[in-house]
Amino acid sequence: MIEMHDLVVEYGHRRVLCINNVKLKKGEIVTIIGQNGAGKSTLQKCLTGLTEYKGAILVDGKSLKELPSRLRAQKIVYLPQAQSSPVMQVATLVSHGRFPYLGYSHTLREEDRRIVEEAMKATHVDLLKDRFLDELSLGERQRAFLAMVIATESDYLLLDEPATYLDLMSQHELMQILLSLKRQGKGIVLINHDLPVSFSMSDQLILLDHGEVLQSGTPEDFLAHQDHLREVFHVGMKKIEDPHLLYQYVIIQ
Ligand SMILES: Nc1ncnc2c1ncn2[C@@H]1O[C@H](COP(=O)(O)OP(=O)(O)OP(=O)(O)O)[C@@H](O)[C@H]1O
Repeated sequence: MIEMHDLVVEYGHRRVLCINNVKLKKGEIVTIIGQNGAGKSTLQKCLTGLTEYKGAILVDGKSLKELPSRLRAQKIVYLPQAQSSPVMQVATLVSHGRFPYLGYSHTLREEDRRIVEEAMKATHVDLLKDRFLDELSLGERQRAFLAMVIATESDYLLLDEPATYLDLMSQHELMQILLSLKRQGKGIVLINHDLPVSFSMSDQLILLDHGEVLQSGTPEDFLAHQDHLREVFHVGMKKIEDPHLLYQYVIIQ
């Protein structure tokens, strides 16, 4: 479990995140929702140690700040919203996901090669494995980065708008992959602006507003208490029980 206690992030004198008590469990998908600038990415960056913070973050009972970097990388992987595109082939990028488990020479073992191949198959970049990243479409590149994330086999996956650039079918496939990783016991922390997808996929939602948790709970909790949702997004949500619908939740006026 990841626990955050009295977490505060300030840029200069500006406080952008102030969170009292949030828990993220393994085997759950938690989606952080909120307007632009609400502090969603800052929250994820704190969990990777990329941002200075006050307060405590515990990962499986141990302080994040005291975890050796290699162990931290085995536990938590972070895919930011926009990645630079290093000049390398897809297979090389995906193999970087195994670095936290390898010695300084970064020589892949048989087992690592198998994991890399499987990760590439899962996101359908196996046929692109010899292509260079800067020659790929944005969606193909995003799928390559997702394969790298999967190859880490980390306990917690922090993904900032991972469906960006993906076509409709690839978005749906990504959600199925995330559900399957959750069933394997991974803790998944998403940022997603698509409310119907977020409500349909998530075990828990965290609504951030001006850096503070305005509401948290299950999608059903949010459905039952929609005041904050309406305050922030000026819309409500409705659940429709129809097996033909891809996502059971829809936005209403
Ligand atoms: N490096 C930085 N220096 C100063 N202010 C920053 C920095 N990074 C983020 N901020 C500010 O912190 C606040 C929260 O930013 P953050 O990126 O966490 O928002 P977000 O909820 O992820 O937004 P979006 O949905 O637009 O991605 C914003 O007001 C932003 O301008």
